[in-house]
Amino acid sequence: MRLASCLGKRQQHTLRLAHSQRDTIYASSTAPGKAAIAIVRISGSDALQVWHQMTRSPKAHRAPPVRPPVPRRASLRQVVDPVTQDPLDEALVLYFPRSVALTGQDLVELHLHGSRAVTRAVLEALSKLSDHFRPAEPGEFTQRAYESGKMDLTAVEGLRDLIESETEAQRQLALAQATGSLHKQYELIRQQLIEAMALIEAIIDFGEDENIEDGVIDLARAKVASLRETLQARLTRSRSSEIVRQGIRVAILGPPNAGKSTLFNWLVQREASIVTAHPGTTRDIIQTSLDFHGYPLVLLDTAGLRQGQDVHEVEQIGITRALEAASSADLKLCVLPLDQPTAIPRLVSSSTEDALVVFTKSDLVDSTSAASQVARYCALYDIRGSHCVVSVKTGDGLFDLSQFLQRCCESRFGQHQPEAPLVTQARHRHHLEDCLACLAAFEASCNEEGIVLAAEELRYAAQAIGRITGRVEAEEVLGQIFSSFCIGK
Ligand SMILES: Nc1nc2c(ncn2[C@@H]2O[C@H](COP(=O)(O)OP(=O)(O)OP(=O)(O)O)[C@@H](O)[C@H]2O)c(=O)[nH]1
Ligand SMILES: [Mg+2]
Repeated sequence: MRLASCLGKRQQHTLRLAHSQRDTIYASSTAPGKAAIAIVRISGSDALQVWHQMTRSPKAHRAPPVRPPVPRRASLRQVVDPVTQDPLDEALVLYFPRSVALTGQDLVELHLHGSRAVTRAVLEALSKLSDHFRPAEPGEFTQRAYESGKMDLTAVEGLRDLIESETEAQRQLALAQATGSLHKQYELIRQQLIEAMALIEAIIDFGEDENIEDGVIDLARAKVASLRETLQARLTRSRSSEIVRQGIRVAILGPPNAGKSTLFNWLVQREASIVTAHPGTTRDIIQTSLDFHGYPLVLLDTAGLRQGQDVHEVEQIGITRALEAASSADLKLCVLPLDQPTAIPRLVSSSTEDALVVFTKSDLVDSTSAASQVARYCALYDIRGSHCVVSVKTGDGLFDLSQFLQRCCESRFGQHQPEAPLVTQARHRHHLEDCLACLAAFEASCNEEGIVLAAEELRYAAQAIGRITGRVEAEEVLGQIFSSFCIGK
């Protein structure tokens, strides 16, 4: 019988890991193309072979020293082909022993001249070293860091987001996570759960003896109740971090011909959406991403909204899509023209904090009629929140609109909340919700009869938290996370 079929799933996984960990992996860690420097990384137990067999003193007339490299100190070396000894480049070489390397294995970095030909030649030369050398899979360096316990799953996700961050708000959020802000918080929660578990286990083990004081069960329940309330509140508040990570969806809505596409084009600073004098020009959703003062906005231009017998099929589909965009938007810009009184479905109520009303075409009316038109609209649509009056044609009011939008992003999605976010992606929310469900089940069954069941619920709750950081078996999520990395990271 083959060995693999004798082993359980978990043992097979460990065996696979052990095999792949034996390989020494290499990859270019910098983007392909011309640059001043290209970095090739080598990680694994044979990484030092690169120093001995592929580098030598740049003073070629001297015999190559057999001394090992000084850890964490850059040395200028000639990089050569290990078989032919032909020079390939001159590079700075860095060596990190496994005690300090992020991968938990010996790591060598070659800082080469950033040309495609040099990188290609060096990667080819590396493949000649031994059978244990092989190109790295995407995210494999980071996977080794995780497997050696140097990073937890939330830090891995933070690092991936940091590499992908495009705006200032995304960078700040990802950096905090990559450097352990989430990990610390979840460890604290796990500790609190373990404390409650210890109390319950003590009651189960020694409950019938005299040693356990009265009120221990109440103490455990109080601890769990307070933890559940805190987690529930933080789960609700953490929504803004998830939105920043994915992009803040801003839908531009309003009646036909109001100037929605004109405003959309001004915000994205290009003719992304078609503008004509004919009502009903925009039929579908036009979507563009932009970095708005550090906030990642996903801006949506939509079809004009109207009701009536004469709305034909194509227009109706556009309206349905616009309403869907409105319901999934994090922020709505409701555009109403000042030059003509327009009746639209009552979806624009700026009494909610996620809607901003923009009165457009102010250049077409004098200031008195603009004021009375604004007052009319406010009464008609119960607009009690903030509004702006603009003309995209003359530029009037656009600075105020931009400032207002920026303040709105800052107050709703800025990272100035007193606490660090607990949830930055759907995976965290999913496990946190599981944890809360287990805590609720604990509270329901935590009495003298149900205490064993209650203890089990607490264990599940701790496991749910452990799945977020990767402290318990989380194999099913590992592949998904690491495969979204680039090669060389
Ligand atoms: N005078 C003036 N005209 C404007 C202003 N904004 C838009 N317009 C004009 O209004 C007309 C309609 O503009 P659009 O941006 O296409 O309006 P829309 O709301 O996208 O219209 P639909 O796509 O049909 O729903 C165009 O002729 C624009 O040039 C403005 O501030 N002042
Ligand atoms: Mg339009």
